[in-house]
Amino acid sequence: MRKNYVIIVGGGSGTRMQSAIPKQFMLLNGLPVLMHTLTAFSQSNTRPTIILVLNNRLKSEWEQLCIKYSFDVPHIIVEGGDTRFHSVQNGLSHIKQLSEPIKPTYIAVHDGVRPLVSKEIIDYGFQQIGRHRALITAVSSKDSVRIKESGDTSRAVDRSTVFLVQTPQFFSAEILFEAYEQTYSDTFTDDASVVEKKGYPIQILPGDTRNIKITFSEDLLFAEVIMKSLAND
Ligand SMILES: Nc1ccn([C@@H]2O[C@H](COP(=O)(O)OP(=O)(O)OP(=O)(O)O)[C@@H](O)[C@H]2O)c(=O)n1
Ligand SMILES: C[C@](O)(CO)[C@H](O)COP(=O)(O)O
Repeated sequence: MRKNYVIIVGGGSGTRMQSAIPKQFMLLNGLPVLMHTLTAFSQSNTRPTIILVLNNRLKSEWEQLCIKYSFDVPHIIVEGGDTRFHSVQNGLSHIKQLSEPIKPTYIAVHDGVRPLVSKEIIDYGFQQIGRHRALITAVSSKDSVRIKESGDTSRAVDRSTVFLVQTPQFFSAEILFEAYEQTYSDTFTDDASVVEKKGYPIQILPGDTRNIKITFSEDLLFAEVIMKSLAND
């Protein structure tokens, strides 16, 4: 018997998108981005308990959208924080409070604005996390890679040693709880960087180049095209 959760972070303000509508609520193929994301987890075989982190000011708008789109995927809403780190921290505090003392417990953390995550990646990550305690999904660079050096110069690096990190990221609950007790640092760009700071090694699972993060307005167009191609697969 094990317990699985996913914390879906949707507490950001989408400054790079520069849109009046929060990007997590923008329509992708006729449905708000976040609904695609929650649906992917609810349709996985693992079906983790979904904790959705949202800013309080967006909560009632989200509830209206759920009614409008007859969206009935079960989820628990938790208040967002000032940064992604603080939003995840709030999600973890909620899980701690819920805790049924079930062990082992596994927690995935996923960006609400990665709506194209596949059921296969979700299930594979939850399956593999039983053997490793910190697992992330990542893809290789299809471009050549260079590191900036001091001054105007740069240096080529072997791209097989570099990965572009995605979510979901999967963890044993106890190490994620411990890691998120640390004081915030702006080097914490994802959950792996928080857990790594505590000294835990991070394993990499193959991600999917189609699992893009909606960051800029053109990403919604790319996502529409990817969705169409996935539907034709
Ligand atoms: N305080 C924050 C900041 C970010 N996020 C979430 O973390 C994910 C990845 O962040 P990003 O793409 O950077 O989203 P925003 O912070 O909304 O965008 P921007 O950086 O352009 O403002 C998003 O699902 C976002 O909602 C969050 O839950 N709480
Ligand atoms: C967590 C993440 O999506 C992994 O690639 C990424 O680090 C989020 O970065 P952002 O600057 O908050 O968009």
